[in-house]
Amino acid sequence: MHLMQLPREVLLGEDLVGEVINVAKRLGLGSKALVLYGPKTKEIAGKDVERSLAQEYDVEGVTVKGATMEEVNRVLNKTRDAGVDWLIAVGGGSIIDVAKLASFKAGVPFISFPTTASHDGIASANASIKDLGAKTSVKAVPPIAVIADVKVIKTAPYRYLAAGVGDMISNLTAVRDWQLAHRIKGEYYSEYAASLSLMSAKMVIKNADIIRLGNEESVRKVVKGLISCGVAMSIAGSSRPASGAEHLFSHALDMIAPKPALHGEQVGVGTIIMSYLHGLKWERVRETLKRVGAPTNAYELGIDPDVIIEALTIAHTIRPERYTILGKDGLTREAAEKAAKITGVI
Ligand SMILES: NC(=O)C1=CN([C@@H]2O[C@H](COP(=O)(O)OP(=O)(O)OC[C@H]3O[C@@H](n4cnc5c(N)ncnc54)[C@H](OP(=O)(O)O)[C@@H]3O)[C@@H](O)[C@H]2O)C=CC1
Ligand SMILES: O=C(CO)COP(=O)(O)O
Ligand SMILES: [Zn+2]
Repeated sequence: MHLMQLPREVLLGEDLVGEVINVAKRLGLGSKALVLYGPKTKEIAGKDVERSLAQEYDVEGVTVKGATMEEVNRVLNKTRDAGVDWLIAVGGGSIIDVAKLASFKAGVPFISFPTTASHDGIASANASIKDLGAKTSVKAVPPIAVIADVKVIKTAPYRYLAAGVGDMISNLTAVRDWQLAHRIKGEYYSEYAASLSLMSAKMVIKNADIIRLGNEESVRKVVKGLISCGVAMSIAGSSRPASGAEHLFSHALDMIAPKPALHGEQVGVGTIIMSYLHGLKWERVRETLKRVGAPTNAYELGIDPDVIIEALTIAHTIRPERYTILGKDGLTREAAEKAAKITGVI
């Protein structure tokens, strides 16, 4: 059996803080709610959501400090101890992922209220959590609803929107890796999920100039694409359609870089290199990232070229069960250096 779980409601519009109560009522959510936010997103929209909900719900807030198992367990204990009926995550990918995994473990629903359009975990069913070693996603549940307030998301620096483009354009190489694994390893492959995922990548290539404007239309375009990526992952039953070798490179950077860049920025640069390795038109990927103002090289990522090379050579070790263009043995230092130089990444 193949179970596909999807959000029941997706709201995209302006001034949606007050809509949270209506969504909760329509979905018949219980009386005790827990609002998760980060130190910054508490001020951006978290407190407003909490205040609005307090009119009709018994509500508590919790500040989450990153996507770690420690934070998931802290939220989980709070949820169980206080008899919380549902969660709402007001924040970036990290806060949403903590809510996603805690809600899955507690068996209660959660609402996703994104404050950035920088990642495709907004509506997905998997959570990327750091636990001891690398951070790769584990199965959880999708949000019962997504409430994407364009005005709130627009408060984020433009850089976040450009990162969202990076996370979507990565589907080009992620799907290629998936096809490779299907042919070489006989891995399950869903043509439907792959097509949906590729559609988001093609849409950002087509709409790069509109996205670059950084206005409300740009936010809407990026958010819709990111939600579609989440749906593609739910159909696939894993992050396969949206995460291949370019993501392994980003996960490696998260492990070894003194100051990693945004997830979407790193996977965007990874996509340039992996497109080159796949024999795809890597120049087109770089051109799109340039057009939207996303980083395309080590300097713009703020990461030392040596760290980039090191990440390329260890990327294949991070999730060995997920076959990619990097193969079983990964890239040699020479091959990594050559690929990064040819593509202008270093
Ligand atoms: N589960 C999935 O399918 C996927 C998960 N991911 C994960 O998502 C994470 C990346 O998400 P991303 O959103 O890029 O980064 P983070 O959630 O880590 O947020 C980065 C920073 O941005 C701040 N921030 C959030 N919203 C705003 C805003 N409106 N204005 C100003 N600052 C803001 C956060 O504040 P604060 O400190 O308050 O939190 C935080 O300091 C990674 O952990 C990645 O692995 C990515 C793709 C898919
Ligand atoms: O970031 C993701 C998809 O964009 C999730 O990827 P991982 O499964 O590699 O964590
Ligand atoms: Zn991603």
